Amino acid sequence: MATAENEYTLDTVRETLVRQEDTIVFGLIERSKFPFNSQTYDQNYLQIPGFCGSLVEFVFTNTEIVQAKAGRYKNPEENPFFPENLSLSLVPSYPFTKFLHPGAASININKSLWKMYFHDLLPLFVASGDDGNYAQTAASDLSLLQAISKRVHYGKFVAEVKFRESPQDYEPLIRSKDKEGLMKLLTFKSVEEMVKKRVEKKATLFGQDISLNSSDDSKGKQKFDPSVASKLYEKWVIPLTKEVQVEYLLRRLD
Ligand SMILES: O=C(O)C(=O)C[C@]1(C(=O)O)C=C[C@@H](O)C=C1
Repeated sequence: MATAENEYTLDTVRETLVRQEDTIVFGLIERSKFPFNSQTYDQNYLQIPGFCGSLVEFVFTNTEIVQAKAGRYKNPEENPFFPENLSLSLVPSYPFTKFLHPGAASININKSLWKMYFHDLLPLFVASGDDGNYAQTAASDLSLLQAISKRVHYGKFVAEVKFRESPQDYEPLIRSKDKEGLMKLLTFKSVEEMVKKRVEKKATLFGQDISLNSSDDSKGKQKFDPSVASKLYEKWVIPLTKEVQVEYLLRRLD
């Protein structure tokens, strides 16, 4: 159901971020089922007439084309990785609440997320090797990257809530383009610590092999190293969500 304008509060946007953690943790577990599968990312692997790029780029661009036609990017929470290829939605439009300032539409940091994901994150948690499942590998990269992107760009909603709660604190910093001051004002270190701990706990629990004999659960093998989830949040998800908040606030009075 749509969120009404007055339903966005710091508590409700934080609840949304908490729910998104589940999707990201499951996405990590799903991707870790496959080895690295380097052909998926090799620019020379595909020979498709009219397409130049890797298999993962092929899967992303074509999936986004279909999803754009089906209306995905009409929702202000969604940001495409290849906006340059997209055509308009072909489905009846839905009246999404116009909660964000129009400047929000110009913020899309998916190119940085793309680099971070393939260069830094994947090598941290995926086993080396090749099992031939390149399309499935690309599909799991897509759903995980979409989940990370949605989380990071949700910073726009978090920033709007914070701005509306105390415009008197934000306005002078925005007018003087004080990025450092904005960063300081929107930061809650204790919340960040909680987020990292919770994500690691979720990764531990969701990644456990479940046995019907409950005393065996804690001895179960882990599907995935839970510290990768908290590292992902500490090094990238939280800092980039904050970067999106600063970028959004800088445009807030335009
Ligand atoms: O909860 C907030 O206030 C947020 O801005 C989100 C978030 C995060 O990314 O988890 C980012 C900055 C804050 O320091 C705390 C947490």
